[in-house]
Order: sequence, then C-alpha cells, then structure tokens
Amino acid sequence: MSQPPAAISNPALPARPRFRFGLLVVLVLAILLPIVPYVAKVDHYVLNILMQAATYGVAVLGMTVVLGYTGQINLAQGAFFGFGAYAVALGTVAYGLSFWVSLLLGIVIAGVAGFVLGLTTLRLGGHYLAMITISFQQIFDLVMVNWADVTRGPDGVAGIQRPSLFGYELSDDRAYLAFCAVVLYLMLFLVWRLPHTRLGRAMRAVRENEMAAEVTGVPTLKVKVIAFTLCAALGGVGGALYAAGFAYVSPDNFNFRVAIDFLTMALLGGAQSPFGSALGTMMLILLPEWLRFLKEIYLAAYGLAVILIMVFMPEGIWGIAAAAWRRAFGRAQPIYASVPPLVLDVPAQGESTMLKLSNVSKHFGGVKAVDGIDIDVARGTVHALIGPNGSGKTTTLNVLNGILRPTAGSILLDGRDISHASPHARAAQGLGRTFQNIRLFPAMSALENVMVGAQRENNPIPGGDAALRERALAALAFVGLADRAQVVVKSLPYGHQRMVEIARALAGHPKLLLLDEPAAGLNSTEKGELVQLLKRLRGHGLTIFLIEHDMALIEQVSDRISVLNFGRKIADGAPQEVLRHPEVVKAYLGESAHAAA
Ligand SMILES: Nc1ncnc2c1ncn2[C@@H]1O[C@H](COP(=O)(O)OP(=O)(O)OP(=O)(O)O)[C@@H](O)[C@H]1O
Repeated sequence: MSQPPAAISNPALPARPRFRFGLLVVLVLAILLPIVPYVAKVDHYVLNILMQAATYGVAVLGMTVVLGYTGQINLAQGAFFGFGAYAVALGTVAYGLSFWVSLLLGIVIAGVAGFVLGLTTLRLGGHYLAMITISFQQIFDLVMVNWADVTRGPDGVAGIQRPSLFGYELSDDRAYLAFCAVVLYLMLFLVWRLPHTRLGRAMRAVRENEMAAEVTGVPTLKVKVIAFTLCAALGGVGGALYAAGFAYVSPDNFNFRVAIDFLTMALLGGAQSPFGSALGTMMLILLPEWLRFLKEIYLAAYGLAVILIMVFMPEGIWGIAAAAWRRAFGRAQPIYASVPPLVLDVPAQGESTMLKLSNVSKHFGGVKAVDGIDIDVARGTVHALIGPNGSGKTTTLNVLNGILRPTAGSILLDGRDISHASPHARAAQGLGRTFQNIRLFPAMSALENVMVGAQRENNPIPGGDAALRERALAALAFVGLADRAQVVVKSLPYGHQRMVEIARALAGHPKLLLLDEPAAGLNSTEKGELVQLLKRLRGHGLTIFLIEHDMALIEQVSDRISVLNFGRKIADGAPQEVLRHPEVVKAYLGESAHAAA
C-alpha cells in the first residue's frame, strides 16, 4: 500500500504564548519536598506524615489508571498495597531476602493478583465489580489476620530494614523520604504520559463508551485487565515502600478503610489526572492534622469537608483548577495547513460479495426480531437496508458486528466467517460502524476519537503515534473537520459529531462500512453534505451497508435495497424496482393505502 507523504507542516501557531508557569510551580514544589528536611529543621512526626503521603501517593496513582483513565471501580487497592508491604516485610524479616528482591516480588504478586481478579471479574461492571473488589479486600484482611503461621496475624511484622542504594544507607528518614519522592515522581511521570499512548487512548475510550470502543476495535476486556494489573502493581510498589518506611506492618494498615481512603484521595484530588491523585493524597493525609484543633467535632468536620468537595467538585480539585487554568492560559488550537489525502485502500480483488448473510436469525425469547434473512452485499456498492420501525434493521446491524450473537445463521465478510468473532475482532477484519444514537468518546478531542479508530488491529498503517495522528487528520479532513481536530467532541454541534463518527470508522480502513441511520437528526444542508460524502466514498470503491429512513437519501445513494418487515426480508433489488414493490408499499403505508393505490 502506498502511504501518503508526511505533510502536516504547520502544527501550531499559538495566538497566545504557551504558559508554562503551572508546570514550573509543580516542579519547584516537587523538588523542594525532599530537600526541605535537609535545610530546615523538620521533626520526625512531619517526616512520617510526608513519607505516608509519598507511599500512599504511589498507590493512589494506580486509582488514576483504573478509575480515572479506564472508568473501572477498584475497592481492593488496600489489599494490593498490602501485598507489596507484606512481601517486603516477610521477605526481608522472615526469609532474609534483600529489600530489592522483596520489592520486585511484591510488585509481581500484587500485579498477578490484580490480573487474576481483573480477568475473572471485569466482564462485570458497576455495582458487581464494586462488590467483588470489596469482597476481595475483606478476604485479604481475613487471611492476613488468621493465617498467623505465615503472616504473623494481628501482631504484624516488626523490624523491617530500610535498603541501601548504591552503597548509600537509606536508614535516615530524610534520605528515605527523598527516595520515596523520587519513586513517586517517576511513577507520576509514567502515569501522566500514559493517556497519550495507544494503550492510554484505548483506556479512555473504554471509560467514555465501552461499546463504541469495542466496535471501533479496542479489545476492551484486555485493556481493562491491563489497567487493573497496572493499578495493582502500583499498589504493590507503594506498599513495599511503606513497609520499609515504617519498619512495621499489621493487617490494620491494609484493610477496607485504607482502600476507601485511596478511592477518596483519587476522587477528591481528581481521578483523571495523576496530579489530582497526588494532590488528593496530600490533602487527605494533611486534612486531619489541620482539623485537629477542632477536637471532638474534628471527625465530623473532616467528613463534611470531604463530602462538600466531592459533591461540588465532581472532577476533583485538580479538575476544577486545571479547567480554570486552561480558560485563562490555554493554548491556541493548532492550525493544520496541509493534511494528506485519505487513502481508503479498498482491495480491488477478492470475493465479489463483500458481505454474505445466510439464514441469519436473532430471537429475543418469543420476539423474532430477525428471522432467517439472506442478504448479499456486493463489493464496492452502497446497499441500503430499510423497513418500518421495529422491523429488525438495528438488530441485524448489531448481529453483524458482534454486539449480539445470532440465534442461527452465518456471516461471511470478504469470504471469511466472522459469525462467532467478538466485535473488536470484526473491526480488526475491516468492519467499521456508526450508531443510530451517536456513540463517540465525549471527553476526548475529535482527533483522539479518530485516532482510536486508526489504531485498530491490522490497520495497514505504521504503528507509531505520528502515523496514527496523520491518518486521523486525513480522515477528519475527508469529512471536512480537520480544523476542529483539537475540539473536545462533546462541544461540537450534532452534525459535526455524526461526521466525526464516520471519520473514526474511516480511519480504520474499513472493508465494509456499516452506517445506522446516518441522516437522523441532520438538517437539510447537512443531509446534502452527507449525500455528497457517501457518493465520494462510493467513488473510492468503499462498500457501504446502510440503514436509513430518509427515502430521498436512499434513492440518491443506493445501488441496491433490501427491505425488512417483522424480521423477514420481503424485497431485495434495485431501488426503483424495490420502492414500487407491492409488499414494500403495503409494509410502509398499510393494507388500506396499498389497496387504494
Ligand atoms: N434487546 C432486546 N430485547 C427484546 N426485544 C428487542 C431487543 N432489541 C430489539 N428488540 C425488538 O426487536 C424488534 C426489532 O427491533 P429493531 O430495533 O432491530 O428494529 P428497527 O427496524 O431497527 O427499528 P427502528 O427503525 O425503529 O430503529 C422490535 O420489536 C424490538 O422491540
């Protein structure tokens, strides 16, 4: 395949200077934290609090990955923290291993526990996932308390030694705090960069709309399991540092209350940013100290402060602050002066039938939504599927791309049987789709939305981010939206959102594009633009299978029409012939109108 030249030549002409002051402040504070204890007199108690904040901070970064980026709840982070802590505690004290070996073991054990828990439970979502992670946390607690032969039970493990690093003993509190801070910053940097990688974009797509992500080619279960594993491993790192920091651990340090603390810290600061998580951790550790002067009512005041912040700042403190900062000092949108043309790379050879549905049925109990239909979609044509409301069109599309399993029948795409493949595997075979009710990733930019489409498995473009970005821009330019690339998609007008959804599908080089009522909600100008777009796509040789109620549009763009009524195919053929077919007229206008005609 010939790749378009790299021609994005003018990535940014900011109208206002890029304001880097915020980053500078964060960096200065970060550097000061471990240095201050060396230059100012800081007592042991304060050092302990800072050490707790730094080690907890690493574990809370895990919550950013799983909750903030991927949108999955985890109420077992206390247990993963505990795995890391006990690995170091028992590894060094009971088994004589070095700190570094124990740390590695802790990360691996926590990561494997997270992987197994994730793999077995992440098919479930919402309340179920919350309940299972709570149960896991409780089981961990019970095991730590009762399996005393190994864990030393409620008495805990004492005498944990701090490590040395390149021959330098970290036994001094200030040195160990500096070490923890460096680890925290390193993890923070990695978590901060994650959203701009393939994996990070896939995670955010899962958070924004899991079904759309799967259909766009994101292996959603795999992405969620990876997120859970990373979260658990970060918990393990935090716990390992904590154990050596405080020289003593007991089950109380890793119980359900701690898991709730981690969750609250992430939510309070702003789970979608690692800086938010770090801020939330700091605040929740310091808040009780600051409120201690309130004596008896301090717990109530503390709870009230947390509730108020969470109710009135659902994006967390960092989320609010970052939004205000962007309004004041935000960067200008890049202007893309020259965007490469979209290469659709439609294979000219192959089966003459791009899509073959044979005897496909989908029954919901007694409702035969689709009942034994046969449809052949010829390569390079626009094939419309029409029918009255409730006739089974959307169900057919959902069966086609794997959202629903067929009750019977087979589906061949370009000669390959995809009847039992998952939606993301079908996307990887070249099945692109848009939805009747637009399903974008609302909090991501138009460009990022389309990049998720471009990064589907088997997409014949180079794997790097630059190529994905170029492909996405080309797809946006094809639908006339290159200048809106950086706009967060939820703030685009409805018509533009429809176009972004089509661009997202096009970026994945579809062999077959499924469009579910693409004209729904569009005004007449936008419908005209859609007709032109569909004609251009057909001109490129793309095969399109389309559901639509707008007959004028259907007549203008379709090469062939199949008609459904009550789940059965009642007509199939050229538009003029099918639209005058007596059965079709009867289905749309009713028996009496048909008789009158
Ligand atoms: N998940 C479901 N469970 C039970 N019945 C369903 C389900 N999904 C669809 N149906 C039924 O299947 C039939 C076909 O629905 P479908 O949405 O496929 O029709 P449609 O032709 O796309 O309609 P419209 O043009 O209004 O979108 C309807 O009777 C609908 O109520």
